[in-house]
Parts: sequence; structure tokens; C-alpha cells
Amino acid sequence: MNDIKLALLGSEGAGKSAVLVRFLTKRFIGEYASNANSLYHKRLSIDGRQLNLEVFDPCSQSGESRCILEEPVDWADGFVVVYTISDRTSFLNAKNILAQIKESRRETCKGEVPICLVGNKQDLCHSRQVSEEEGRSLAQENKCLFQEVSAAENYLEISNLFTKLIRHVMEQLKLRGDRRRYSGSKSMAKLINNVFGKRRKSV
Ligand SMILES: Nc1nc2c(ncn2[C@@H]2O[C@H](COP(=O)(O)OP(=O)(O)OP(=O)(O)O)[C@@H](O)[C@H]2O)c(=O)[nH]1
Repeated sequence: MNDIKLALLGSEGAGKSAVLVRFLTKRFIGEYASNANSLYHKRLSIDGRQLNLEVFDPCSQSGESRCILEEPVDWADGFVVVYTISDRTSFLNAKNILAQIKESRRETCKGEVPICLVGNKQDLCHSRQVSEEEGRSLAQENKCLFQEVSAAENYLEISNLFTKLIRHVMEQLKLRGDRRRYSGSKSMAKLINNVFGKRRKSV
């Protein structure tokens, strides 16, 4: 079975957990505990292939510039970078995060880094601070997928987006001929505990 590892990154309160939980459970839960890093697991099948999906959802740190980027960037195969369309600061932070991912992957990764830029809280468009066009341009500059979504209101768009990202990850792993994907889940669990040393969740 293939292991696919994704990391969610973005400003505090951008809706990272909401977007992820929507994808994993189809539900929107208003409030999420955000004082600890979480690792979610889900088995899924895409294009007839069984996948073991692991998603790292870090708790935000105070101070936008102090992103907890280093570990997730080394660990993950793909990234979901979330900002809020009604919060320009979160958009600028997303821009920063994209630059940091590119920078740290430049030497180690052949081919593109699979990333999906998500403009969340589309339902708050009455207080929009970031136009859809700006989001799209940023994604094009960084060669990433892009979608505005509302974790509060929609499931399908979020699900389609994750599916596209996972397909992109699978293509890149195939290109890299990465044999690590077939490692047993026990050693993977150990590695993750070593890297993050935090609690794990199954959905
Ligand atoms: N209106 C609206 N609110 C949302 C949406 N998504 C998330 N929220 C709300 O935004 C707040 C933050 O959501 P979280 O999912 O906890 O955000 P986060 O990025 O994981 O936050 P941290 O874990 O603190 O970094 C919560 O009150 C959510 O209910 C959305 O699509 N629309």
C-alpha cells in the first residue's frame, strides 16, 4: 500500500483543521482544539489504488513569521496551504510559506512540489480582502493547484481538491521512484513519533 504524507500550513485560524476535517469526515465542526499538533490517518482508494493517507495539522504558533515549517517540509510529500479570503495577512503569510517550501525543496526535490493553495471561508465574501484573481495568480506563480472553498458550506470542492493533490503526489513519487513508500506502517509510526512526538488521530 502506498503511503502519502500531506502537511497543512497557514495562518492561525485560517481554517486548516476545518478544511481537513471536512475532507476526512464530510462534516464541519465549528471549533477545533488547536493547542497541539495532530496527525490524521485515513485509508482511501483513488483510481483503484489503496492509499494510506497521513496528514499533519500543526498547531499555530504565535507570530506569523515563526512558521513551524522545517519539520513538515522535510517530512511531507505534498502541502495544503490555507489562507482566509477575508484576511489579507493570512494571504501574505501563505505567500511566505509557498516561498519557504520552494526554497527548502529546491535542492532535494526533482520535479514539482505538489502544493495546493486554498482560499478558505468563501462564505464570508461580503468581507473579502483577497480577490479570487490574486489567489489564482499566486498559485500560477508557484505552479500549484488553487481553489476558493468554504469548509463551513461545501464538501465536494474540498474533496476534489485533495484528490487532485494526492494524484499529483502519486505522479511525483512515481517519477522519483521512491521505494520508501512501501515501508511498513510500524516503522512509519515510529518515524512520525520521532519527528513530531505528538498525538495521533485516526478518522
Ligand atoms: N465562516 C467560516 N468560518 C470558518 C470556515 N472554516 C473555518 N472557520 C472557522 O474559523 C475558525 C478557525 O478554524 P480552524 O479550522 O480551527 O483554523 P486553523 O487554521 O486550524 O486554526 P489553528 O489550529 O489555530 O491554526 C473556527 O472558528 C472555524 O469555525 C469557513 O469556511 N467559513
